[in-house]
Amino acid sequence: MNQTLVNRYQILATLGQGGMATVYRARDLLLKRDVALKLLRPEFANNPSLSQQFSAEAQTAAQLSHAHIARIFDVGYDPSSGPFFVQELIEGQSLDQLLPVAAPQALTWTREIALALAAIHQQGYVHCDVKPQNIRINADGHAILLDFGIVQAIGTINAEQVYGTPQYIAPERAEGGATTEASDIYALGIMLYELLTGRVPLDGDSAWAIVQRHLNEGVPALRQALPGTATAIENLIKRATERVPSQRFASAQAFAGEIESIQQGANSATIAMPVRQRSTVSIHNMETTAVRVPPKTAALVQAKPQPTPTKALLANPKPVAKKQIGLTLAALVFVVLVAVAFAKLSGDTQQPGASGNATTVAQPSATLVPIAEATATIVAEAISTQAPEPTIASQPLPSMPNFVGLKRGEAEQQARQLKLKINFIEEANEQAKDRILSQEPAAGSPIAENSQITLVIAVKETKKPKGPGKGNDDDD
Ligand SMILES: Nc1ncnc2c1ncn2[C@@H]1O[C@H](COP(=O)(O)OP(=O)(O)OP(=O)(O)O)[C@@H](O)[C@H]1O
Repeated sequence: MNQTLVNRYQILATLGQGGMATVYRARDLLLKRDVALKLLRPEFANNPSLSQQFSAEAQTAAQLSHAHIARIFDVGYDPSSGPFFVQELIEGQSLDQLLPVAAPQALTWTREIALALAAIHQQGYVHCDVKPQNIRINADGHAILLDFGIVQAIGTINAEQVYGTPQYIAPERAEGGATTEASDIYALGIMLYELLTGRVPLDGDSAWAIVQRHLNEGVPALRQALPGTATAIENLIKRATERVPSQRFASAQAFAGEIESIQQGANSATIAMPVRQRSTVSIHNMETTAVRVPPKTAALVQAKPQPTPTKALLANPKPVAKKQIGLTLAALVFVVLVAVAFAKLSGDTQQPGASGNATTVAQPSATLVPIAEATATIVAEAISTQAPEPTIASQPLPSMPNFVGLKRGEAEQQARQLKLKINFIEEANEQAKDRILSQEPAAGSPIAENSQITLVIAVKETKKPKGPGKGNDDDD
């Protein structure tokens, strides 16, 4: 693609595709810097309600100024391409591509996002879609929060439907209660669990099933997934994901403060924990999608995927394929528009033939459509006629864990569990001594038994070059 919007932003490459927009790397020809340009997908450009929703995202994000929130530089409309906004380009990786991560790193990134949320809450908003897929780790290793597409004002009551991602949605939101800061705190607690274990605590075969688990089961203790877990971290997640909002941290700032005190009080032994490998993740293929449920019914139904990508997008495959299979849990979850009448359910809202009780609700014949279409009936209908029924990823591939940041012993232990042979390459780096600096194949790559992995490990000083391609080490 070679196109310049409003004679200023030259499109350089596609960074990714969301439900409503495509994000490009672009060159700001005026200020001579690269930026991220988010362009409403052409099929939605003539839809006033979606265009409005899109510019609302930019306007909300523009009000927020924080070290851990991507900055908005410009908003515009290009006659041939449609509405767009320009954002700070966050080089680096999406957080969902880095899972699982070692505890000290997971705490640091969670704290940074807690601070970003505190800033959002201070402005009177709730983010409503905190998840690794919406966070990027910049070149300096800091977490930056993105995607303000479904931000709501604090206290919003969604009478009929709720936007969110089922794996992270707080029970009170699913029940139609007011959306408050506590809902973001809950999602962040889920995210911390996921960072540490490589998988979300509550998953299922449908949005409906997942939300039901959040409502009825509660988040399981971290220790069940990670035996030997530090009590302080287990308690942190427990507190953030309490079923009753008032029992969670009183604010995102308090959540951040608690993390900080764990970090300050703990030596690395206290917070070092085994990291679960991702091969056990059992998830189904859910992309950014929305559930639309008729008012006064209380259920979630079968998902339909996003519209068939345009030719240009096929050149840049859908997020799941692009981001390495098995690597990106969050790329596989989907944003849902959840029915919120759970709490209000009574006989008249139950579907005929349902064997529902207070917590078991029939699944009505509502439609799931991409999030953008949730507000655009015509588009939604067009899509529902094109889109095939959802497929469930039948065989999650075992995938390579992230070894970066682990100590040699931890890496060896994980590799043993996965029957991986390690080839260590030493690199002089006294500061990071005994930690893994990089790995090949990358985290998330599919692995087979007895595969080999090359780990670059920091040592005080290299003795003699080892491993392929290291004949002449030029350490930096
Ligand atoms: N400022 C940015 N800098 C670098 N990459 C970005 C930036 N904003 C978004 N991206 C990347 O572009 C891709 C699409 O982002 P976007 O927020 O539109 O979609 P999404 O979060 O996948 O979907 P949705 O908005 O439907 O939830 C993601 O991979 C995201 O990491």
